Amino acid sequence: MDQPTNRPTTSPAVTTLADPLVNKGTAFTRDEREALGLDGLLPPAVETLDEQVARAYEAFRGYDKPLNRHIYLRQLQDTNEVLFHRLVTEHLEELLPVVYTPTVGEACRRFSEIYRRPRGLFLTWEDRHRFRDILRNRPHGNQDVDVIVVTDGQRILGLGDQGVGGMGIPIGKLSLYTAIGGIHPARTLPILLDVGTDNEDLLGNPRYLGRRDRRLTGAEYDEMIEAFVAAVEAELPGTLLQWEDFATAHAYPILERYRDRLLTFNDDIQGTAAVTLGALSTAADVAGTPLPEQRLVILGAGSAAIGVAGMIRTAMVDEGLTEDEATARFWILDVDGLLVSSRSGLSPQQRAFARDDGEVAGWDGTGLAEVVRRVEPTALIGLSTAHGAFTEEIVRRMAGTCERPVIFPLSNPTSHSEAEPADLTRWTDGRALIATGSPFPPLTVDGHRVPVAQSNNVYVFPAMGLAVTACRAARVTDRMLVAAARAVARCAVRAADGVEGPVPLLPPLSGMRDSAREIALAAALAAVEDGVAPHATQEELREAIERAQWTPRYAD
Ligand SMILES: NC(=O)C1=CN([C@@H]2O[C@H](COP(=O)(O)OP(=O)(O)OC[C@H]3O[C@@H](n4cnc5c(N)ncnc54)[C@H](OP(=O)(O)O)[C@@H]3O)[C@@H](O)[C@H]2O)C=CC1
Ligand SMILES: CC(=O)C(=O)O
Ligand SMILES: [Mg+2]
Repeated sequence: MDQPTNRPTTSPAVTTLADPLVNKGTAFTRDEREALGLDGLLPPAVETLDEQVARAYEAFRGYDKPLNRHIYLRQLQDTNEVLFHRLVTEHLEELLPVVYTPTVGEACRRFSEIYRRPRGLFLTWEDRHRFRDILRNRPHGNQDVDVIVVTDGQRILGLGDQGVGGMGIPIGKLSLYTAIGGIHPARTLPILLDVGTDNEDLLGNPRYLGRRDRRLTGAEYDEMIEAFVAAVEAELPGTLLQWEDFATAHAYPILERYRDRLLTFNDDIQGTAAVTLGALSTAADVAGTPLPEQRLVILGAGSAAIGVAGMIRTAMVDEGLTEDEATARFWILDVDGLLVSSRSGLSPQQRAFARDDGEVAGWDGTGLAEVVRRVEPTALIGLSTAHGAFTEEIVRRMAGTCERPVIFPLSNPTSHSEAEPADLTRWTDGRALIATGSPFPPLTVDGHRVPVAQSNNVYVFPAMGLAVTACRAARVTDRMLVAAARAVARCAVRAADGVEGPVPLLPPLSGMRDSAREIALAAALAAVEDGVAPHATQEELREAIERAQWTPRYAD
């Protein structure tokens, strides 16, 4: 008998079942089974999509460990995209922590061990002259792409360099572009730029699936990025290119280099900023301290923190402060303490927020505890990856000088959060206005069960994808992101209407698809006003957004 070969041996029917975009599994009707040659290849029962969702949900619940649930969902996604996205959409609040932070962090760390099937594209330095050809190899090469999420795996959540394992993040983010924003799954493309890794554990791990080399740096790294961008421009013009989880040293330069050249944004800098401004605006209203009067201490001075500070400063200027007055409302710290002018090695973006050295003369150091003691902040934001950095002493001190302290430990995943919401509530006698980066269980405040707002860029990026797809924007402008932030806050206020007890700082996750349309509309209007999208009225944009938001259901 002939030995098996590398040539495909499957029939067209099996190819249909193996294509997650057309496979309906047990939902193929009898007529479809006959027409497609599927008779006998499926169990006899014909299920509705709802029945499949119920069965898949039971199977999901049958796994105890979050990582196993994640693996199950990824397999479902690779088997039947409509079913996967319907399941995620219907159980968004419960599934978000599994598809996304914190479990996706674990999935990235263990990428090589749990690897099952390919998804997206892996681009390496050696292939840099062939990127355009490789883009044509994309799984749905006959489709245009609306959104690419790309990472080089160097700063995966707060977990550092995960090399090729970083691919879990673009895959996770794009599944939310679809489940929330309604971007058709065939028109999404996750990409991992494998520029090597400096993670010794990965380099020494025989199972590691990435390039077993140190990271490219300097001119070679820049050449790789330029080759990638040029290939995207040539092969997929008009696609939204989202940069994700790049180390800060690369994140800002890349954004600055390309933001005026193509449709692109950095989610960690700009998406995070927009959702945080949204949550802070709601918190400022609740606290009765208008945004321009807030005094903000930010722990962390990486791309996320500086992006957040920049956008809040812009909003303060919109609300009447001068640029200098607004800048003076921020105290930003990194691992070496407060950013002050005399420090060397600060980036231009960090330097813009550095305090005068004279201010700290006589201080007992510039660590967080001392800064909080001296500044008496009204808002404390963590984007530092430093687990537990908001200690009881620091939080109690802050609560001693501020009636409604705004405290946002935003680092991901959960294991890197600067504080636990339950502790913050206890240490402030329930007065803290809290938002976290990863999900936490609800709190009990004054006898009310209060969900913990998740100030995560997931409130923004799916809506941004929907906006630019619907309004055909050519660029992502800062005003589009600020408009998105304002819309996030408006959605929160609307959702709070009639809610008993403490006001939620962000709209409920369960209503994210609806919120995404509102946020997208605000961003699309700003795109038109900024002249980066064709003229359209508000009503036309609203209709375009409704049309563009794909709902997971089977084609007839
Ligand atoms: N909620 C959300 O939507 C988002 C959350 N994040 C989270 O924010 C965190 C930071 O991201 P990003 O800015 O890109 O990462 P970076 O690594 O670029 O920044 C981390 C910053 O925190 C500082 N830092 C590290 N340890 C400490 C410490 N013990 N005390 C004070 N400062 C410290 C670092 O200082 P130094 O440079 O001197 O080491 C650096 O300035 C991550 O955990 C990420 O998951 C990011 C994007 C979105
Ligand atoms: C949420 C996100 O983008 C991050 O933590 O990096
Ligand atoms: Mg990120």
